[in-house]
Amino acid sequence: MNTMILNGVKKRYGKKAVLADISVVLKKHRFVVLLGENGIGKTTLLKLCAGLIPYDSGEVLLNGARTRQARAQTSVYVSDEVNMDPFLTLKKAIEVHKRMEPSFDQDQAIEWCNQLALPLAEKVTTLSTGQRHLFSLVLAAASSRPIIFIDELLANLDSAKKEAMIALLTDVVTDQSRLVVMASHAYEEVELLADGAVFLHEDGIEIIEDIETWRQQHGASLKALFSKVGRS
Ligand SMILES: Nc1ncnc2c1ncn2[C@@H]1O[C@H](COP(=O)(O)OP(=O)(O)OP(=O)(O)O)[C@@H](O)[C@H]1O
Repeated sequence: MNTMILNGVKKRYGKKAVLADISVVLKKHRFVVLLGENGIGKTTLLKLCAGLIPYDSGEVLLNGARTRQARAQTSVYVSDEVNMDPFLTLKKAIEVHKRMEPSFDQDQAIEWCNQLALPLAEKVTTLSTGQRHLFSLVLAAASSRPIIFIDELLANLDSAKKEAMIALLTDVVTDQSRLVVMASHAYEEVELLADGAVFLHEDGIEIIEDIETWRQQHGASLKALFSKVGRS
């Protein structure tokens, strides 16, 4: 299984402390949903884990990788930010990924695009926002990196795109070699996929190791849990 360990991580933007002494150990999960109210620091947490931004103190380990560069090579971060040349066709963008990462699964990426009706011959710039989010997820899923951080991609998708994205995520989660950590406010959509949950709130962090057991014990959904713990 993949591991994500944070020990006493602190992060400030200027004078503003965003993450204060965050510690988390994820060792047995495949899909962890990261919850918390707007502005609490979910994006910051995902980006610093993925090595995209620095943190001030503490330590972050992804499968034992400690340095920013090593963590960036162990993980992929997907968000609504465009991180590809918008004037490439989807097919070309896939080829570029294959060149940059030889173990990238080009055939699988093309198959997913076909399944999701993403137009391989069109330029990235012609995609709708929802299609672009789906394509970003396809590129992340076809990467061989074991840990995928997803930052709220389900927002603003119509129900067909949402279903397509959940289907793709289900494919990724079924592959037991992956750990997906996804920040989302769409609890209902990801509830069935998630085997763990992490709540960020003003007083720190709370981990639900096993959502299924929690549900049985409390007879409540993730949404109920969030309203209780996360003050949504
Ligand atoms: N580059 C930055 N410079 C200064 N402040 C920042 C920067 N990025 C984020 N912040 C601040 O840090 C806090 C946490 O932001 P972050 O985007 O991590 O929260 P979030 O939980 O992902 O929010 P949301 O649910 O709205 O996406 C916010 O107050 C935000 O304004």
